[in-house]
Amino acid sequence: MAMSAIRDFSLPTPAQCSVMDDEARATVGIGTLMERAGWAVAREIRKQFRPCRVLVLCGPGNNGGDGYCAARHLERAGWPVSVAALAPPRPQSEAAAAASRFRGPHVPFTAESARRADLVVDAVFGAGLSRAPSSDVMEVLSASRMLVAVDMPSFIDGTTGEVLCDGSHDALSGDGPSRDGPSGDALPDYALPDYTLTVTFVRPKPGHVLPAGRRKCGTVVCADIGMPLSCLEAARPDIFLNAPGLWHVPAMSPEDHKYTRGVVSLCAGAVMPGATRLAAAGARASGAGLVRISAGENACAYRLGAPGLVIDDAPLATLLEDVRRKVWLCGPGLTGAEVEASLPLLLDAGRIVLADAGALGWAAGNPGRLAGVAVVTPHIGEFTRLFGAPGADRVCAARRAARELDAVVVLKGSVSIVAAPDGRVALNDHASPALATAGSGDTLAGVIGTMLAAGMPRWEAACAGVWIHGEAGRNAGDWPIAEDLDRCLGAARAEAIRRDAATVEPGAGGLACETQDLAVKRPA
Ligand SMILES: NC(=O)C1=CN([C@@H]2O[C@H](COP(=O)(O)OP(=O)(O)OC[C@H]3O[C@@H](n4cnc5c(N)ncnc54)[C@H](O)[C@@H]3O)[C@@H](O)[C@H]2O)[C@H](O)CC1
Ligand SMILES: [K+]
Repeated sequence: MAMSAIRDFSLPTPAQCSVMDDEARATVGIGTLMERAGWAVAREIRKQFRPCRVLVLCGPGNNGGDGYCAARHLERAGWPVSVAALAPPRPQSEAAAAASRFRGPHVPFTAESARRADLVVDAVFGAGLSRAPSSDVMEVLSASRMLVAVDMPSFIDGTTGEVLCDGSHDALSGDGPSRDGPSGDALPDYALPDYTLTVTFVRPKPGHVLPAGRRKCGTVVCADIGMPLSCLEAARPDIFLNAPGLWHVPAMSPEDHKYTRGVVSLCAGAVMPGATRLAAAGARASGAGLVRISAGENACAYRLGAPGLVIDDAPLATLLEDVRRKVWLCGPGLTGAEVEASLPLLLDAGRIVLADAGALGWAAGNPGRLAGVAVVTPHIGEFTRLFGAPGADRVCAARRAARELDAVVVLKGSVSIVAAPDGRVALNDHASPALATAGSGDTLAGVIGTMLAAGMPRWEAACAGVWIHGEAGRNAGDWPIAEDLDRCLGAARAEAIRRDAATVEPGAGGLACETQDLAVKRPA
């Protein structure tokens, strides 16, 4: 992966952060980074809140160390600060050194202490969170009126974004505890707290972007603490935030003709023409040079549609003689029988195929039927029927599926996951709940088809398609229907090109997170 992509878009997992820390130990030193991390937390708090009574909850590791440093900096700024330690730091550790420099009051690690504070800073566990925190920790956190997390809320898994809570794993992965677990077990007597602010360092982590972490973190600010880029590189991050610059969408050029822009072809069926037409419209509106529908004996029905579409009635085998028609969508609007009659022909002819909808249903329980396709775009139900239930770690499941199928897997959701067979994953949070409407997935298939037809490699094409579709959804007004997305897709593509061009190459090779747009805002 290019160094600029690692610098600007990577989302290192906690395991990769620990590799980064090992590298940093030999260069800048953890003590220095901890000091800067604590200072950054104090600075953000001073920026976003008025002076008030602060309680800093410190765990035994380096997350706690950051907390002691933040406490000292806030105290120096004249804020009333006390610290409650869950457990003392390991003797001779950097965290112990940081703890010894805080000379302010210590109070017991209790819910009562938390209730007395106006603002509670959670520096209990960060990247080192290895299991569900005890109910004692959870009770103190949930007694807090206002919470700021150091690096990550202490009950969010930084890799998966999942809520880790005693005995209530899956039941609590949503917005808060339901009263009964899956087996009817009584759940703990606390509500999962929401955070106002999370201050993380170097780069955001997958858990800041994925649900439920995303909902719990509040505003996420990523602070530059002077981590050398070489340390981040050594950690070999392979999960990225999906945004322009991670990929490059071709712009318009004076030399363009419709075949350089690219041809998108679609297989059409007899009974669900709407889905095929929505996918075709999405392909056209996102800039395909030419969109053709292969409708066979159903051609008449499709000829009543948009005048810019070309409707073919020749047999598919004949159409495949035209080598300019490289990219095909197969699945939107098709029955299993129609997929069976078309997909094998497309694959035998070596075409770049995006399989969606009917094609995914046709291969349910037998994903090998899709061998040879370039991209699949399942929602969670289709994914489960194809590859089995993904479990809590959807990134891992999507990556495994991509490797097994040797195809790019776009697992669609509020945060869509785009996984490549080589292990790269992009997380797309650039979307809108407005996209959760019938037909929106057909439009997405069309947009990705256009990116493939423009000559983009398949993972980049899928990432770009997902982002452009998300951007259109954000601009399509209130309660849009799928057709409304089309009028926003051209501007969305132009915005992707504009933002990509605006990506500045910093000469120093540093990780200047704060100067870039890395704040992941809480969804409205
Ligand atoms: N990478 C960076 O940029 C820097 C990050 N910093 C901060 O360091 C923490 C990670 O520190 P680490 O010591 O590795 O882990 P933690 O402090 O999160 O916790 C480790 C500690 O806690 C125990 N533990 C874990 N889970 C539980 C649990 N559920 N119950 C009880 N005990 C638990 C574990 O066994 C360890 O003893 C990172 O988040 C940043 O905040 C540095 O400041 C340097 C730069
Ligand atoms: K924390």
